[in-house]
Amino acid sequence: MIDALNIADLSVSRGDRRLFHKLFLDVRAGEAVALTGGNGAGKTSLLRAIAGFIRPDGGQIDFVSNSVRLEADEARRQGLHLLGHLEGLKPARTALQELSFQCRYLGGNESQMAKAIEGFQLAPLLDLETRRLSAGQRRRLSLARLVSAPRPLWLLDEPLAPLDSVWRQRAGDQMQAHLAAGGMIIAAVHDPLPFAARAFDLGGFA
Ligand SMILES: Nc1ncnc2c1ncn2[C@@H]1O[C@H](COP(=O)(O)OP(=O)(O)OP(=O)(O)O)[C@@H](O)[C@H]1O
Repeated sequence: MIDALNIADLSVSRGDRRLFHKLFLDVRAGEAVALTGGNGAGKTSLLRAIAGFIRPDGGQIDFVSNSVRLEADEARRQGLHLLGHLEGLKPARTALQELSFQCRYLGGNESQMAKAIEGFQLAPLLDLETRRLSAGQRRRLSLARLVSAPRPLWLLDEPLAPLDSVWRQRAGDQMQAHLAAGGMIIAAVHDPLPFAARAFDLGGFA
């Protein structure tokens, strides 16, 4: 189980543009990082680099357990969730089909799925095809997938953006529960998170 993420000397480019250079960021079990920066600063790119979808120009991204560096591909396969803007919900699946498929695929079990349904109050939505859900309901379903198949590191791209004020707080409570259980969160945000998080700014404001 990953209990620390150590990023050192990281450089990432997209196209011809160097987004950041010599970036250092350490996250430990129980910690949340609020990743800020202007549009195009590279927040999504950093999350995708940590998840292994973008190859950095240089530097290290180390996943650690009990002070031992893990094999990165394996750590990524079993130890993290990446929730992006595109939630990857299949439009013709019902919310229940989507949640149970993801739960099974990602290694969750029945009781974790029940906890996710309760935590995000999805019971009234379970029979609806995901294409019929509102943006906020879709996001609740997407966040529930994280709870249904627990993994220590959550990489979240503007996770609360489509949620109303009540659901921002409730989703924040779920994230806090994840931290209290020893999880880690790095969330790209434009607005403050509703719980304590260390700010890490990529700059880039015009
Ligand atoms: N596949 C790609 N090819 C070339 N450039 C890309 C690619 N993906 C992203 N970029 C560029 O990389 C830069 C950083 O994008 P990124 O999505 O990481 O920013 P961001 O900080 O998440 O922005 P926002 O706050 O607008 O979501 C942008 O200038 C973007 O145009």
